[in-house]
Amino acid sequence: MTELAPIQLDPAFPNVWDELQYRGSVHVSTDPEALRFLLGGAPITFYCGFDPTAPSLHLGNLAQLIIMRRLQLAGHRPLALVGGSTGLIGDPKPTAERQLNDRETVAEWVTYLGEQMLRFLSAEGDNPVELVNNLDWTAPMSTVDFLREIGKHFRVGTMLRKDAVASRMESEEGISYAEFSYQVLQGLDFRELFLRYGCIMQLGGSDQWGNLTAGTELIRKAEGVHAHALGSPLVTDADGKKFGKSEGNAVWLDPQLTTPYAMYQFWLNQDDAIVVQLLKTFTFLPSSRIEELAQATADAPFRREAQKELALQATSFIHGEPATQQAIAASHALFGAGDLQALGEDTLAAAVASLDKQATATPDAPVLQLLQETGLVDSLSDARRAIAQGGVSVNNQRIDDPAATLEGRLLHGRYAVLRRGKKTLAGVDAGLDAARA
Ligand SMILES: N[C@@H](Cc1ccc(O)cc1)C(=O)O
Repeated sequence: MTELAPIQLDPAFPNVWDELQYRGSVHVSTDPEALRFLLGGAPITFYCGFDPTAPSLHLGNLAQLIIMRRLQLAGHRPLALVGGSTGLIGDPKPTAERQLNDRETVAEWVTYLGEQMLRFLSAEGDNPVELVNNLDWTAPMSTVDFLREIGKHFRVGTMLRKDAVASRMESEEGISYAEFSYQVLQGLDFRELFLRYGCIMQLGGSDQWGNLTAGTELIRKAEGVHAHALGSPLVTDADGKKFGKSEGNAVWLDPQLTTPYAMYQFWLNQDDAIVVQLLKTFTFLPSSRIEELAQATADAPFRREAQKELALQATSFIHGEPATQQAIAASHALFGAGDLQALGEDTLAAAVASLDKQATATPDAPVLQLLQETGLVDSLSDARRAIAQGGVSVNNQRIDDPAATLEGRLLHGRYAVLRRGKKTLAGVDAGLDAARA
């Protein structure tokens, strides 16, 4: 088993800017030379913001959080902003107007996101993370002040040319005045954080470029200062789709929404074509180790060394080592020689639920029938044959009696993993019916 990489910068890069370049974390920036100089020098204060559009952050946000952490490791001070006000307005998407969420929900999500961000950044030392909420300075501001102090610096022509606004202007639906004004709010945040904390850099996904430069422009006009923006590339999967999002479903950082087991499996199943880039983006492994794993992927892709290392490092960073070790144990128990009985209930439940073939049952259901219900066999006679050949097990115990039931075989009183042959698995949950009865 490989060791967990310490959360530190790669000594091969004395300037964190060069490490960010190596990792492919910079897609666009205000001024690469100035930023290299700035980030290689005395500590600066920078910020990155997230809107409370869901109860949890997701993997796309994690890419930003990791860049924040790297900059923090280089001595710079992160401000983690949660958009208590911007979350009430909605950053325009290129496709359609957002549905407004009610204020109570947004306020609740602000709390969750704040707590979550703090888990990934350090609160220690000379440059501890500080959590800020833009509702604190937006709520007390009057409309007249907003238009006079801030709005006066914005040109409508420039605002209309921002990507998301431009595509919405072309759409039939158009764009509301509220969403159109979003960039002004984000610009106002940057200026406020400049005034309060001397913050001179904002980080965001490359889709945030318009909003980031709204801030640098405002600071230049209102304060006569050159502030900076860094846009990181949007992480995409092997098909070029937004990473960790399938059918509108994200991979969430909250273990209640995406279990550590599912998270571990997600990393483990990544394509050879993108695994090296993912190691760069999502781990603290040094470049020397990443190059080794790139070589291993080229030489012996079937061993999936890079994927295993990625899954271990990334899941541990997100959920900690004990939860990750449980997820690994569950993977071994399902797909290797590991022991199902040793798994904790939550891990086992997540592992069972992850299997493609599923059934719910009563705690005394016949195995024969479950084989058919889960689709492990086509017919009952098929099921009988499989048992007679010694090819069926429940929770890794071979079944010899065709009349066997789940009784006495369930784990944690409700779970069973049915196996046919070596590799075909189905999950059975006998807890739901039992609860109903
Ligand atoms: N607009 C950002 C969130 C954000 C909000 C306010 C800010 O000041 C900065 C960033 C997003 O949608 O991801």
